[in-house]
Amino acid sequence: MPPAPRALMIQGTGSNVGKSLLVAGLCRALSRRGLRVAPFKPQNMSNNAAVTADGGEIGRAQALQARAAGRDPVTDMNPVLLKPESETGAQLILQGRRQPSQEAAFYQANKGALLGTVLQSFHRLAASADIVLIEGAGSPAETNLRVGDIANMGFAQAAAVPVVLVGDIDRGGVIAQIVGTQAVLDHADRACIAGFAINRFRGDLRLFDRGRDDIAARTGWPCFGVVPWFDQAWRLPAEDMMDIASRPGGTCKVAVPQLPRMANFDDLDPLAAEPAVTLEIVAPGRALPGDADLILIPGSKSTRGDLAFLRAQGWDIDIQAHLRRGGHVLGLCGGYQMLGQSIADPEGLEGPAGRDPGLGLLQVETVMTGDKTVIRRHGTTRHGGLPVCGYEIHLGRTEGPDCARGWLEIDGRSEGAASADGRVRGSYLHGLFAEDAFRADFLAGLGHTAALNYEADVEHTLDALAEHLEQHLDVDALLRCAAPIRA
Ligand SMILES: NC(=O)CC[C@H](N)C(=O)O
Repeated sequence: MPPAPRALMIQGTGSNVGKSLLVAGLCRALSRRGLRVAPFKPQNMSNNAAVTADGGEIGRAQALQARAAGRDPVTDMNPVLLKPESETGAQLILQGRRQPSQEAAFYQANKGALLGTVLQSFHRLAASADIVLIEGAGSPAETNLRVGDIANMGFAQAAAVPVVLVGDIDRGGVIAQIVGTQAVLDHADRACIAGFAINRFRGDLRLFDRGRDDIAARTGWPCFGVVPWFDQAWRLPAEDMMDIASRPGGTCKVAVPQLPRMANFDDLDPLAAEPAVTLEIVAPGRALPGDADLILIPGSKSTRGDLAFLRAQGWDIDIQAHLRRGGHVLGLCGGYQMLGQSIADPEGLEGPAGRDPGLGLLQVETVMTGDKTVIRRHGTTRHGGLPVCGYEIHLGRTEGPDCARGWLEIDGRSEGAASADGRVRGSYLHGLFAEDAFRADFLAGLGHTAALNYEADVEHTLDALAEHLEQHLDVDALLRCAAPIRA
């Protein structure tokens, strides 16, 4: 009989300490050691989702981790996904499928009921793995969220999984992060923790030896390693809004207005990694740059809300000026919807019911409908027949005269829309820039040359990350500490 699958959970002392990246790196490191690895995150909050082969949604970080583990993403890897729509409400995705939107307070009171579903996914996933690497969410130190928790210690206890606590030294206070987390956990939660690790160290590692030993002495936990800052992290698809950053590069300037409910911004990753491209994420309060080649309006979880925000920044005026100067505009998904004449949401699916005028740059109209399209797509460009791959994830349906100038062909039908002069384009297809030939052709249309092999670059970065972790984490000790999963 094969040995029982094992599991280990990585929790952080706060959000954005680099848990996702560590899990991705460990997925690759352990699969390079010949293990069948499955990533798992009980509960995720993100608007950056990936589409699975069966048309479900999971957090993008789990999709990257699955890739690092050499397997196709499945919805069981992230059974609960919360997609924020407003400051207080979110769309709930359960085992990949959309549920009615939830107010945060309602979710907090009822999340415990989802534990059974979470454990069901976990056990199903474990059946095809030697080891399941689990990522927590936020921090177990948020004691106000502990009752009914399914994301951190609530899960670790229910599934009897040992936890490694990760602190982020780059943000400062890492000794207090770890010692303080121990101080606020109750006895049973504390007992789940097998040791700690420090992430994002910059400089001479030896300088932290005493800090590391002090944490170990105060907590009684062993240290699994101090991981230096991984310079190439930006080359991997990011999940968190906090990780979207401008990227210096060549003379092709792509400007992206930073919308509060931006969704599926992995469209930007291959552009950012392209040497010719300078990606400028324009923060609220600043004008869109006058020297941009392309203004790219990304997807949005809340198209009408983000469009109102875009107007409040005066970015609609900047876009007009950019077009008068001969610039190009591309809208993807929510951004495409904004470019049209109007966006109607009669049932109030994304916010208050109603209809708003769009930017009026494409002759198309959008209506939000209840049945959500979530699907992977393969197609070609209408001119040149270049392959494009990607996914759609939206409620809206968009139609109008400019769809006659659709610039992609998917499943025998035309996709997208363009203005008569071709300088304003929109499409529902996310992820299309990952295809090298398409990206090269698109950039050539802007007068620039592409040079990157994107997929190979991601693979290379994952390998480099795995080597980095093998060097700085005690991976053997982590494997010894992973516990057999109880049936
Ligand atoms: N991914 C997106 O940009 C979604 C667009 C829009 N919110 C819709 O659901 O139709």
